[in-house]
Amino acid sequence: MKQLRLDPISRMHGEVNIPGSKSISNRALLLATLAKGTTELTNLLDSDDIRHMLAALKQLGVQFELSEDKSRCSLQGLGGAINSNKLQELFLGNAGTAMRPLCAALTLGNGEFVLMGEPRMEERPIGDLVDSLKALGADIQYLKNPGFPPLKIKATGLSGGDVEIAGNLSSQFLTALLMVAPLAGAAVNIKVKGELVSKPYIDITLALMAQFGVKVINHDYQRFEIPSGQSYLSPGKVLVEGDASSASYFLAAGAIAGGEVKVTGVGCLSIQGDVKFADALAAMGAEIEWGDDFIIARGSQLKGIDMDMNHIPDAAMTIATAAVFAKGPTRLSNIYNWRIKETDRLSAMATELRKIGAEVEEGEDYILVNPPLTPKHAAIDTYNDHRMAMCFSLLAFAECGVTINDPDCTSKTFPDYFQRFAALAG
Ligand SMILES: O=C(O)C1=C[C@@H](OP(=O)(O)O)[C@@H](O)[C@H](O)C1
Ligand SMILES: C=C(OP(=O)(O)O)C(=O)O
Repeated sequence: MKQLRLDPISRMHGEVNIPGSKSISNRALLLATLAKGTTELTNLLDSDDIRHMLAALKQLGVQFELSEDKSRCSLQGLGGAINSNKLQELFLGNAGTAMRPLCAALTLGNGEFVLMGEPRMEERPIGDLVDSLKALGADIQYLKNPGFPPLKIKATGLSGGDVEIAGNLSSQFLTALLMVAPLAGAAVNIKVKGELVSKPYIDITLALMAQFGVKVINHDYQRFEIPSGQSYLSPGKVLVEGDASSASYFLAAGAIAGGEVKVTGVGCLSIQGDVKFADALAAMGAEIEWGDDFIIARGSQLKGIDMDMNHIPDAAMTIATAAVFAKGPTRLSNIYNWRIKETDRLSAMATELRKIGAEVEEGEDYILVNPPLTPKHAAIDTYNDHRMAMCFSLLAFAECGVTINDPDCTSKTFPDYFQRFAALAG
């Protein structure tokens, strides 16, 4: 296994232009496919999750051209559902933003589709989405374990009507249902059951749907009405914002070891909820400056916080490792769904923080981090989870440095993360 030793870094300073948002890239690619007209996407992310979406679309016959650096894509929309006259077996890695939305989208047309993924994808639930799609007439079978991929879809189109969707495990189920609803046979009324987690991701979905010309009436995230007779129309150009979750590591670096670190490509005009990470850092005492499309973090002594992190589950992981450099304990709550992501992130985070000497309490849906007096060097296991690798890079600001096992797992969303991180050091 490859290991990356990060020697102690005493100061971070400079500017980094953050690669495109994973969440926006994969939504925009799918909506561009369903839309009428050609869409020119710029600042598209080039990472595993997007490669899986693009490979699936290509296999399904969608025509697109990528620039050499893969950041620009010109995609010819189908002007409606995806059809296939032969069985299509699609491999989607561990990309939730490909698996869940494609599962819904492929029920819209005609054809047979198998959706499969990495072993971890087979442990990530999809049953709540499948139940809702079945209630709208979809034929979906589980090929291994009920409630989990791999799946087989026999598509003949979706009817409309009233449908419920569980909100308590993943917002991606609601996102997937919303994106297909305009192309169902009749108006769709969605009722969200239970607490809706990761709510700001629904705003990304609604913003993209609006950009592609579709109307959704949002009744306070509890009910959504999607009128019938709508279709997606390409807006022509889509600029993908920088990824706010990816920005979190650099902002935390600035807060812990700035100097100042400026991230560009995301700012206060962003449609991504994860920009609120900067507010959490500010609550820890960091000095934050906002621009329309940039955020600056300057170094200061951080203090521990006690915060509900349900709205920013991905960036919240960065707070867990930044907490090592804060005075006093940090408690991050309402994050049960860390357990069903790339790995069980509550367990992984607790295990690895203990290795560097933190005292950690792992609850069913919270984590409490007591920073060590002096962090110890450790080889951090990353569990094939890009965010574990990126979060623990912050331990380079401890006098002992850190070793990251399997650093290349950042390829899920940020293939050249460690080069970009090193470029700001010193
Ligand atoms: O819709 C999206 O783009 C995402 C939603 C979130 O997942 P959950 O809704 O499962 O929390 C987030 O963790 C994931 O990285 C991306
Ligand atoms: C949870 C994540 O990914 P996914 O889109 O596969 O759910 C993530 O990127 O942190």
